Amino acid sequence: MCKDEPQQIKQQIARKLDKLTVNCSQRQKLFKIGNTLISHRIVGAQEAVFCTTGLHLRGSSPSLVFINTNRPEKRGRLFKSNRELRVMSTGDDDVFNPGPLERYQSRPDGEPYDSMSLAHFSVWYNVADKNYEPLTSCAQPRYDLKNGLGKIYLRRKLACLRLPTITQESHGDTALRPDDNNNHQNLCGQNIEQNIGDIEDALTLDSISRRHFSDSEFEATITSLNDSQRVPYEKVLEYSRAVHDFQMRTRESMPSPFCTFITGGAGTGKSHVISVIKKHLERAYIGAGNACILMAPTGVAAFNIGGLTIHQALSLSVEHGNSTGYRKLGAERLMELRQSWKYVNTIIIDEISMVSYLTMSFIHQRLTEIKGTDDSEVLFGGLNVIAVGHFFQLPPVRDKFVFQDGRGYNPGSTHLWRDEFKLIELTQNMRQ
Ligand SMILES: Nc1ncnc2c1ncn2[C@@H]1O[C@H](COP(=O)(O)OP(=O)(O)OP(=O)(O)O)[C@@H](O)[C@H]1O
Repeated sequence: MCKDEPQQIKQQIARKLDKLTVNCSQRQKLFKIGNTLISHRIVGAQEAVFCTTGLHLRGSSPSLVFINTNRPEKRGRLFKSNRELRVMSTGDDDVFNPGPLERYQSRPDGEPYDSMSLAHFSVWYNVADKNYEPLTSCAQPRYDLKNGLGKIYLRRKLACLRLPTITQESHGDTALRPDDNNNHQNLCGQNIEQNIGDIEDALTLDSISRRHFSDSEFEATITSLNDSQRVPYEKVLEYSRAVHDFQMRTRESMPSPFCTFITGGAGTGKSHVISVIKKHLERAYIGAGNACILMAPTGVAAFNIGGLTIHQALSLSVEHGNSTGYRKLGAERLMELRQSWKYVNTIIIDEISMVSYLTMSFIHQRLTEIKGTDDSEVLFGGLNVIAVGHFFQLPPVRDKFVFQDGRGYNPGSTHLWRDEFKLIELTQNMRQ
């Protein structure tokens, strides 16, 4: 017993003990007490998660947004800081900090904001730091809230929405729902016309590029890509564009992840394309962390592309040719990796010829663990995988090539390489 228990539990325990025979053992009594506690104790969702998995909800990868959908008279609010209160002018009685409801009311005019529900706004938009000064023109755009409430920006990953428990007492007969525009009049004291029209999809690949990647050096690099090099770049660009459309609600679902194999002879620009894609993803998803992780099977190969070894990046144990079998992560390490992989949507594996099927299956299993996806339904934790290399180069140490039948795990009988990876070949030797 680690916290105050509700009064009824004591009464329940007393009742259960009364029913026991007089000469029953201490062990039986303790058993009854334990059983009553387990079946009657109220445990919150967070506590239950912590007790069963050891994961602190506070440290989980999705951010949490709480919207108080109680009736106005039942909503608690936070006061402004002392410093802010002291500099307030006489007659100004706005002593509370703005919360999600106030920010929602002050969201910018026009689409997509006009037709956006409170829930959508809260899980997709975050408050920008007041002191934030963009260092480059390609930084994540900030949008001004009205009434001087600061700025917001689009999150790279949806936040988790928490609402108060809806009871008859707090809500009466009508429960307020932040995902339904009809109820906004009740919730925010504001009526929002439901005029969700089709937002014109006027964005072209180039306009997205310009919006996020105005850096002239980067644009020059893109222009210099030859025809075959543009194919993998545009594949990634198309994905970024679809994510953007989903965030802007001009697309219904997130795009499906892809697995691509970029190959080509020496000097065709494989490393060059890797660096362009990496730069693109860094610019498209500027925020708290990496969108793209570069990795390679050996330390030297990893160093050459400025990445990590596969084993370092995914905390896998090194096999040295003898399979150690797949080892699951402990709760603490899993939590750390979930934090550091929070924003990653693409992995690039260079020197794929040296990666065995066994390692490939370990990558799939580890990403599944990190992203918490269904092992047989979603491959590689739902991330895009770009494999780069040439099979005329070195094979894996004491193992077969990844496309051959080797040891390893086939999720849902899918061959992780043969069934999934689509080939893109670079054809022009760029080495002068
Ligand atoms: N589009 C391009 N514009 C200008 N230079 C390029 C372009 N693509 C590649 N290069 C240059 O060509 C050379 C070879 O490219 P890179 O090293 O990327 O090829 P690679 O396929 O990785 O070669 P290897 O397999 O031998 O490692 C590099 O000097 C690179 O800077």
